[in-house]
Amino acid sequence: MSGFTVKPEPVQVPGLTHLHTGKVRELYATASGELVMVATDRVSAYDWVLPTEIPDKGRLLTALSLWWFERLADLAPSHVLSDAPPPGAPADWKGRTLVCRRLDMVPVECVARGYLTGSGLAEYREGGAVCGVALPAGLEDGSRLDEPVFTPATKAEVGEHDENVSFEAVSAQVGAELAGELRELTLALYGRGREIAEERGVLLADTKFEFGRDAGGRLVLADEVLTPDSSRFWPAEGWAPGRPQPSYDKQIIRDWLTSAESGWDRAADTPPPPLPDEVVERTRAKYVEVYERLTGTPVPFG
Ligand SMILES: C[C@H](c1ccccc1)n1cc(-c2ncnc(N)c2C#N)cn1
Repeated sequence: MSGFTVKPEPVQVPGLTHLHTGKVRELYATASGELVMVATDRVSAYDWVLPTEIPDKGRLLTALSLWWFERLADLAPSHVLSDAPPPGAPADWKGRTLVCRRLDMVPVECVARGYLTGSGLAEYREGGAVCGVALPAGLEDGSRLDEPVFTPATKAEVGEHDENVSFEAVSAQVGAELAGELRELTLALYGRGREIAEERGVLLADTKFEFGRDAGGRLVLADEVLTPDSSRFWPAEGWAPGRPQPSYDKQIIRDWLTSAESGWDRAADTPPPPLPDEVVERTRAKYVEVYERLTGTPVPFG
């Protein structure tokens, strides 16, 4: 089992219909058919949504996503209409709410990898390839790939992992033309993100984009973009292939959860314990650090 220790009860807002509770986000619809994406302060680790929230995580990741949408706009239009919470929304939705165009979502997790780790590394170790793309021999955990690779996945059911699939499988699912567009756009967006992040001493190991099509059939960038929840960001100064790289935002939590101090046994499939205040504070500081290092600006709230 994994997922939620206690499934959260979504906030009900007059005029909004609650559609979906994700691990760390809530999705609503307005009466006029727009979508309202609300980022919470929930955090997940080892496939569990933890019982302790990280203050300001939702606002930090929403602000970062907006910052990236602006810098990707010449490559792909975004679904974002406004960052103003709808009338009647709770005051604490400010800064962590995006009102978005409702799109016809493409059922493919569009992942780009510039470095080998996670499920890509596991697949490579089994067969020397990821999503059917052969890679050179001798790569290790954290190896930089000569060229970024499009490694799509199918969306998993709640509590399951996305399944890596080949480009040919995506072509069979959505058609060869759209599959080609998804690959080209995913790699272009990744390349822009990697370039900007590296200028700031941050390695973008991999990231996941989601796309939808608007009424005109145009591909539109949806969901969140280039946040620590949709991407792996590594501090460049700590990069050393051959071992797991320190995750910018989750390492503190992972290290505590797997330490004797937590008393938690990941293999026992029991919910993780609450986080100590010190782990919460250090993790919040990491989210602030990622935001400020990438954007070059102080966090836009007190
Ligand atoms: C998985 C993700 C989700 C986000 C937030 C909270 C829970 C789930 N989601 C996004 C859509 C979606 N559907 C139609 N148009 C859109 N513009 C979007 C977006 N983004 C459906 N699901």
